[in-house]
Amino acid sequence: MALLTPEDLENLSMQLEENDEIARRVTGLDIRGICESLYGTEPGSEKVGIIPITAGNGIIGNFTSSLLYIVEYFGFEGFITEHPDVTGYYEAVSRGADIIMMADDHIFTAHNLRNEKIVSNHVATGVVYADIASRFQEASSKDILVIGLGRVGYAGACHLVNKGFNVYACDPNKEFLQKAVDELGINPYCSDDRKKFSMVFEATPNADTISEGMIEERCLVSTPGIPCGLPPEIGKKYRVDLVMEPLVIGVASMLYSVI
Ligand SMILES: NCCC[C@@H](N)C(=O)NCCCC[C@H](N)C(=O)O
Repeated sequence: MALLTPEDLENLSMQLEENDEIARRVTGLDIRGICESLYGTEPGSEKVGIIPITAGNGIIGNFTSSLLYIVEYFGFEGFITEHPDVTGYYEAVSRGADIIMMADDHIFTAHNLRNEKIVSNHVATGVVYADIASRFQEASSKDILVIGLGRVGYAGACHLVNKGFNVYACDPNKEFLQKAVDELGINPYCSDDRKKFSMVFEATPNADTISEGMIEERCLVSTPGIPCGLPPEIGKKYRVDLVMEPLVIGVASMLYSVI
């Protein structure tokens, strides 16, 4: 999994506004509306404790401050603990946090201490980005393409199968693909298939995973992937709408899924 860099998190408010506007235009809902519809929840007065974690590669500049911005944008009360790690955990609970958010290099989690709900960023991000792709109002059918079946892609594909979409998926890892075929009943897709899609959910850590043969004239690509899987020239040529940003939408999904 590629780790975020402080540069990824620059001008987060502009990235949020841009993606909110695109989401509203192509799905009819903004990010808040999509999360409310997805989980049937609305923020109450939950207090979110954000704990810096020094494990592994350590603290990522402006990661916790970005989380605080996102928590407050979506109407929660939040604070960043003064201390990291175990001391920070003790501080967050002592300060009355209802929800704890923290991340090491492998898992980024939100845990609601009151209702005991817990979620990983992988699952919450996969579900919300897949859901966004599936809400494309100009979609030509219920066919949807999922590129990447790792922890994020698999969660998104599972959500789309449960929503009743015709899910086609690909992954260079044949074991990942076979697992999704066996467990989710998805249709394996390879790029030399002639089939084109108007909805694409891309969940890989690679660039240029989307090729011309995959997409219809009007198409929505939804991806949390860094770098972006959609080549800019293809995006322009096919008038593709792209919902993509590094952190906000996945964190919003985490919060709405544990309240
Ligand atoms: N969609 C978001 C995915 C984030 C994930 N790829 C990552 O960089 N995780 C590492 C976060 C490390 C945070 C650090 N321990 C801190 O607390 O500052």
